Amino acid sequence: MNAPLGYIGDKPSQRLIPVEPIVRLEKVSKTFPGRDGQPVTALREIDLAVPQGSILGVIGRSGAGKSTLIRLVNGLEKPSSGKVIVDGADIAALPEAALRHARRSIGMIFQHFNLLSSRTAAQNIALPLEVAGYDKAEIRARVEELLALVGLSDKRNRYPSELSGGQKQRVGIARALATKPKVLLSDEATSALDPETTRSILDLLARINDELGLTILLITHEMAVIRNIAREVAVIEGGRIVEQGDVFEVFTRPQHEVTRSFLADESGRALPPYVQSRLTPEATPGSQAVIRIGFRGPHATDPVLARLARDLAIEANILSGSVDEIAGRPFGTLVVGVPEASVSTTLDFLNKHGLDTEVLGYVA
Ligand SMILES: Nc1ncnc2c1ncn2[C@@H]1O[C@H](COP(=O)(O)OP(=O)(O)OP(=O)(O)O)[C@@H](O)[C@H]1O
Repeated sequence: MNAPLGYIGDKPSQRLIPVEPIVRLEKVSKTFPGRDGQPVTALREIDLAVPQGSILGVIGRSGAGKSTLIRLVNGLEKPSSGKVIVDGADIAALPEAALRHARRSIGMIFQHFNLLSSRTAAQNIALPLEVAGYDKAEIRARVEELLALVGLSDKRNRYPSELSGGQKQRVGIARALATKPKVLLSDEATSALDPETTRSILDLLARINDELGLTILLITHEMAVIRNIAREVAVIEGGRIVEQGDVFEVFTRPQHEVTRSFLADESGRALPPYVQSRLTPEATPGSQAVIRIGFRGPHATDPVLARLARDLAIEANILSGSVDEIAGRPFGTLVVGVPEASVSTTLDFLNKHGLDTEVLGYVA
């Protein structure tokens, strides 16, 4: 078999030339007719490219336009203007029969799993294969393969009501993969699951991405989902993408207020209530400046406060802090108080050591 154009081998590292993104939105807007005659614009001029083999997360608050975006990608909605290209095809321009065919290369998983309660796990997974007209022997073999992939071979004859939430989502994932799609769309797929089960489902998705090279586009309102699995993130607010890029970059140096608000609850970034309630924007005589310090990559574990005390005799009070991992890279946050008179010396020192700083305010 010939290799696809642009490749000399199977691995991404062997690519000769950049490959077309598998999903591309070009200046996509979507307006719905509102109930009271006032049109509702759900998406405005969205440009988004999902590279083949990547995991791209779209995060946004309720009503930001996430579901509309995903419904445009699988052709359930048509854009009011702009283009949605999936695997080279302009989805909105496809006639019904061609759209049905194109949908086989798009798998989808849902928050509430959407399994048929009258069918067993195996029968749910078999459904898209039956619809696509596979013969019985092919279906049996493929279903077994998929059950093994998601770790549910021993649950093949169980009905959804006999499965846990995590197991139901595994069935949902197996069903979505049945017709060997090129893209998997995930619509809040872990929002109904507890943190531990969420983690195991995200691990499964990461493994599928790695082993099968499947591209994943996921929408979520949960930071934890993005930071655990995505490599690229787009932040959506009011139907616009307000920030977009590498997950580590966006989350360690957020530019937009919405991105900051998603990060505000993260451990180490939140101020203790007793500091928050006393924080003022202006310094007063004898007050302490509250500084947030961000440690990225190799600086994440630097003993910088010890050096501050040793080299400049400035003593900083630690107010909160953590060292965590974002997209597999260490990132530390420390909130400290330093005497107001030492602020500029402290900031110079910290910045010289490659650390990010932000003065949050002052406490008397
Ligand atoms: N079919 C529709 N008719 C009218 N308005 C709609 C329709 N679908 C979505 N909207 C509106 O478009 C905006 C974006 O909705 P959307 O469901 O895409 O947001 P979301 O980010 O997925 O929110 P949530 O997380 O709450 O599901 C909202 O103001 C919503 O009311």
